Order: sequence, then C-alpha cells, then structure tokens
Amino acid sequence: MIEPARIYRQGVDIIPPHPGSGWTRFVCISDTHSRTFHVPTGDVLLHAGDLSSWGSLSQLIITVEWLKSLNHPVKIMVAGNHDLCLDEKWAQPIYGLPPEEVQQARTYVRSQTAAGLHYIEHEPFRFVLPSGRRWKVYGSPAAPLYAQGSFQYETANEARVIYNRIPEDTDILITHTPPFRTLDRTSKGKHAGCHVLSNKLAELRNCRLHVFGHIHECAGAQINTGDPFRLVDRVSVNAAMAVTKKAIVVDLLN
Ligand SMILES: Nc1nc2c(ncn2[C@@H]2O[C@H](COP(=O)(O)O)[C@@H](O)[C@H]2O)c(=O)[nH]1
Ligand SMILES: [Mn+2]
Ligand SMILES: [Mn+2]
Repeated sequence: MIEPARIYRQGVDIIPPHPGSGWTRFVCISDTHSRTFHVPTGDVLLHAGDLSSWGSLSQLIITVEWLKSLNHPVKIMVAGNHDLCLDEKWAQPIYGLPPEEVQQARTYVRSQTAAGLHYIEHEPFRFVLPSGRRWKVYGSPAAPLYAQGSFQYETANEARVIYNRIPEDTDILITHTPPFRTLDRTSKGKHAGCHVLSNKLAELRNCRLHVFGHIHECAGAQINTGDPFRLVDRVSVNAAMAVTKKAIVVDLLN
C-alpha cells in the first residue's frame, strides 16, 4: 500500500528525489526572522510567518527578496506577530510606523506574484500545478496575544471570527500559531497553541496539511491518523527555522 504522505526533515533525513507527477512536494518553512537559509527544492514553498526580525520594512525586504530568488514554482507566505509593518492596526501604536510605510509594505508584499510569490492574509489561494493537481490553500497570520505584536487576538470570540473564515474544503492550511497541543510546547512546558484553532481543525475534514510556526523550540512534524470522522489524514508541521535552521519537506499523494 502507498502511504499518502511522506515527511522529511532537512539535515536529518535523506530527502529522495521528487517522487513524480502523482505527488506534490511541499517545502515548509517559518520564523526565518530576516535570516536566509538553503532550502530543498519542491513544487510549493510555504512560509508560515515571522518573516522579519522586528517588523520594519527593510527587514521584511530581506526575506521577500530571498523568497523571490528561490525556484519553487509556487511560493506562499503569511505574516506573523513580528511583521508589524504589515499590520494596519498595530504598526502605529506599537512601533510608531507611519500609515504610509504600512501601505508601502502591504503593496510591496502583494506585488511579487510575477516571481511566483503570493502573500495571503485571512484569505484563500488556489492554484494548479503542471501535473494538473489543484490545491486549495488558506492562510492566516493570527496568533493568541503574547507580549506586543501584529495580528494577535485577545479573546476566544475574536479567534472564532478569524478562524470561521476558513473554507470547509481547504486542503492546505497555513497559520502562524500552532493549534493547542500540536507541536506547541514551549521550553517551559506550556502548550501555547490556540484552542479555537484546534476545534476548527476538527471541522476541516479535507485538510491534508497544516503548516504553522511561532513556537520555535517545538519544530517538527506528525501525522494525525485514526480519526474515523476525518476524510483524510492530516500532516501537522511546525516549520519554525529559528532554532533548527532546517526546512521540513512533505510529499502528498495527489
Ligand atoms: N508561553 C508562551 N510563549 C510564547 C508564546 N508565543 C511565543 N512564545 C515564545 O516566544 C518564542 C518566540 O516567539 P516569537 O513570536 O517572538 O518569534 C517562542 O518560541 C516561544 O518560546 C505564547 O503565546 N505563550
Ligand atoms: Mn518567531
Ligand atoms: Mn511568532
């Protein structure tokens, strides 16, 4: 029997050649914080936020220019709580950024599609690969409030409004925060993921891959199997690179 998902950790596992047109290779990264890395090739690159070190446009540009230089045919990024220059609500009060710089940053990230790089913020993105496989992605930069930062929510109600926007037929979910109790344990032993998001995931019965980051010290991947109410198994990836410096590669059977 062919297993529908295969997971490889850069630098730990030997990553085999692309398994062929019946598969899609996703390269998952997150929390690069204005640092650049060597990452494996693949069909689709997914970045789950904390693009910049401390939220200025110049720091964001370092990441975006690096992502543009990578040769994955489709590249998708969301922001995170560090990416203040993209957040109209908090860039000014927290960081003192003028509204013009926020607009400049938002226009800049949205204008990279010619390089195959797509910025998504609480919205779906659909694409078709040369193999003919269509994928339905949804991306959100949100995370529970922790210190000051961008795109954070304070209450479960706010979280519900954010995550209820995810379409039921989503195949690939990218969020900055982990869900509660999935690869979300901090070095102090706290599960810092979002309860509302973990409840929402139970409803996303087609979701094959969930990529997130944020909790740097819990990077890794796992397959959630065995739930009789799910239509497909889901691969969960905490792709944070801040500690490991390594990407996680997931091959999904088309
Ligand atoms: N106990 C919690 N720790 C958290 C939370 N969010 C982040 N963190 C810790 O900070 C680092 C770095 O996160 P970053 O967003 O600043 O890059 C992370 O690895 C955790 O150790 C939280 O909600 N609760
Ligand atoms: Mn981070
Ligand atoms: Mn973060």
